[in-house]
Formats: sequence, C-alpha cells, structure tokens
Amino acid sequence: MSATQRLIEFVAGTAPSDKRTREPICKLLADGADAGVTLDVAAATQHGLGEGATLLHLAARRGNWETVQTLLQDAHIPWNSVDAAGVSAGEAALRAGHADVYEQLVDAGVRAEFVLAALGQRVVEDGELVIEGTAATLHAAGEAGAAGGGGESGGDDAGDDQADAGDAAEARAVANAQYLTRKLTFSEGRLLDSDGNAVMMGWEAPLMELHAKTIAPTAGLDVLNVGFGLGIMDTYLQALSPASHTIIEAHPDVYQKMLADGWDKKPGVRILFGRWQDVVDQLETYDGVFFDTFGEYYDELKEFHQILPNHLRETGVYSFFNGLAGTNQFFHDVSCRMADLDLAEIGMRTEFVEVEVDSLGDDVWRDTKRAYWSLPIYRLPIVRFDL
Ligand SMILES: C[S@@+](CC[C@H](N)C(=O)[O-])C[C@H]1O[C@@H](n2cnc3c(N)ncnc32)[C@H](O)[C@@H]1O
Repeated sequence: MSATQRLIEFVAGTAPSDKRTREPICKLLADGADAGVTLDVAAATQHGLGEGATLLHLAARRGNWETVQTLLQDAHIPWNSVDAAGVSAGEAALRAGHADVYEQLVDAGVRAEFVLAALGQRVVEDGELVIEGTAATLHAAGEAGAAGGGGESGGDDAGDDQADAGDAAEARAVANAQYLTRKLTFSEGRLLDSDGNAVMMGWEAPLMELHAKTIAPTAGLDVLNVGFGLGIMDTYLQALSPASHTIIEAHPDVYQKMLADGWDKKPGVRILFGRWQDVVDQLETYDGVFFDTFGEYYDELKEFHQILPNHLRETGVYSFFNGLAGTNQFFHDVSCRMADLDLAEIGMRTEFVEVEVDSLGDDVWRDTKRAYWSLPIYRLPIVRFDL
C-alpha cells in the first residue's frame, strides 16, 4: 500500500480522543505520502464527505484536532480548502458535530490570514475577502494556492515581500478602477454593473435601516456615509434628521443619479465625488460613520479603518456593511474575527449584533453574475472607541 493510502487510512481511523497522532502522520509524510491528495469519490462517500474532499476534510470530520493541526502545519494543507461543492473543512467539522474543531479551525484561518497579509501574499483574484458583491469570497482564494489560505508563508525574502504587497495593492486599485468605468443600470431595488455584478440590492434595505439607526441614534448628529449605491442608507439617514450628512461616492453614474434626484439640495447634505481614498483630506469629524463600497477588498476596508480614528468623534459610532465572505459561514466567521482583531489593534471595540435574514430565493439573484449573500444571520458590526 502506498504511503499516501496509508496516510488516508490513518486519518480516517482517528477518533477525537486519540493522542499523539502527529508523529505517525509526520512519519508517513517523510515516507513520501502526498498530503495534497483528494479522496476518490468512493472513499469520500464512505466517510460522509463530498466529491473533491481533501485529507483536511476527512480529519475535520473525524474531529481530532491534533490531526487537523498536523495537516495544517506540517503537511501545509490550506486551511480554506474546499471540496467540489465549495464545502470547507470547517463545515465538515461542524456537520459531524465537532464544534470545538470548527472554532479551532476559525482561529487557524485567522492566524494564516494575518501571516499572509503581513507578507502581502493575498492574491487578488475574483473573490477574495470581497466586501460586497463581485465574487464568492475566500473559497475562491483556496483554489489560488497561497491566496488567502494555507500555510506556505515562508520562503520569500523581505524585498520580495514588499514587492508582492505593492503588486497586490496595485491589482486591487485596478479592480476598483475597472468597476468605476463600467456602465451601471438602475432598476427597482437593483443596481447592476455592465458585467452583471449586483452592486446593491433592495433586500438589504432592512439591514440599512438598522445600520442608519446604529450610527445616528438621535437627531442632530453629524454623519458620514461612504458609498451611495441605491441611496437606501442615505434615505434612512435623512429620515433621522442629521445636522450634517456627508456622502462619498466614486462612480460617475451614481453621482449623476444623485444630482438628478436632488441629493445635493437635501438638508445638510454634502457630496464628495471621488474615491474615498482621494477625498479623505476633505473629511471632518463625525458622530456616525458607515462604510459600504463595491469592488474593493478586505484590505481596503482595513485601510479605511486605519484613518477612521481621525474622523470619528470620541463618543461616535462606526459600522460597515458586513458582507465579508457572505456565502460561506466558515469563511464569514474567519473574516468577522479578523475585522474584530484588526479594529482592536487600532483601539476600537466591536460588537456584532445578529440579525436574521429571510431566505432570499433564486429570483433575487436573477440575471446577476453571482449571489453574494446566502447566510441566515447577518452580523451587524457596532464599533466604538475602547475608552
Ligand atoms: C454597495 S453600494 C452602497 C449601497 C448603499 N449602502 C445603499 O444603501 O444603497 C457601493 C457604492 O460604493 C461606491 N464605491 C465603490 N468604490 C468606491 C470608492 N473607492 N470610494 C467611494 N465610493 C465607492 C459604488 O459606486 C457604489 O455606489
């Protein structure tokens, strides 16, 4: 029997309480076992897994953390591996009732992402940690090797790391710039770009109402909204009678629509037309800030968080559209924890309020390139200074 086959059988035979599984696994790896193997359909089915399941899925399903950890750390299987149906190892653990392994996998994902972010190795593919809309998020990154997942964090020297980080930032800026040149179509409850991406959709209205009340709990406040879209958030904000209401919007079609609809004449409204990155020096300080752009990535959200303390008053409230990895619970949980930790690092405390989302159904996504949300619970972030 090959070393790879012996490795599969060993992992399949582990139980949650087994101790010292690392040593035999490492020995099989040293014997040439291929940890990157995917199970054949018969083996996957036999173990209650789907087509294209990896050894990590098998270990997660068996519920032995030492085995999972060894596969992540010693065999370098990416933490965000998915099977042919997009099911992650985290979901495999949860489906088999191993909530403890699920939580540890979330922690492992967060750690891996932080290492990769520090090295500038997150690859901008369609769909990695997208804030809203364009793609399927982290699980697409899994297919891109080191992109957003997995262990290969060593090896580059510092010079290469800096170059990688620069390239990634540039590629992200290009992605946003491309979106800003696409023609947009407005229709009832929908804003689509010429590529079929759903930029904003009416199903989010109840969430926007909650976001608006979160950042503007009383009348007479100074508020800032980044990203106008369909103007749903801004309509709710207007109804809450802010003293001043600043809106940043970068897309020319959206800006023209704002003018046509008279937004520049509404009480207290000040429109800053341009990418938020280019108009920051025109910002003041605010009691409430909301961020919801499109065609940007987690790194842009994080960049915005870096400047946030300069523009949020001490008692102010900040929130953002939490569409991070909104089609996969496991990747969403990793993303939320990353955002929480990143905000804590700049002195901000985040509370996530859980809001039930009705099942959206296929009709909502009709004629769109991709559904960007499918989870039953929306975790609305309320962010304040940790005073
Ligand atoms: C998802 S929509 C916002 C939806 C809005 N919250 C609502 O309630 O309708 C995102 C908006 O951000 C704009 N946008 C994208 N990139 C931007 C950037 N870098 N700076 C400012 N606005 C941007 C888009 O043109 C789009 O109008």
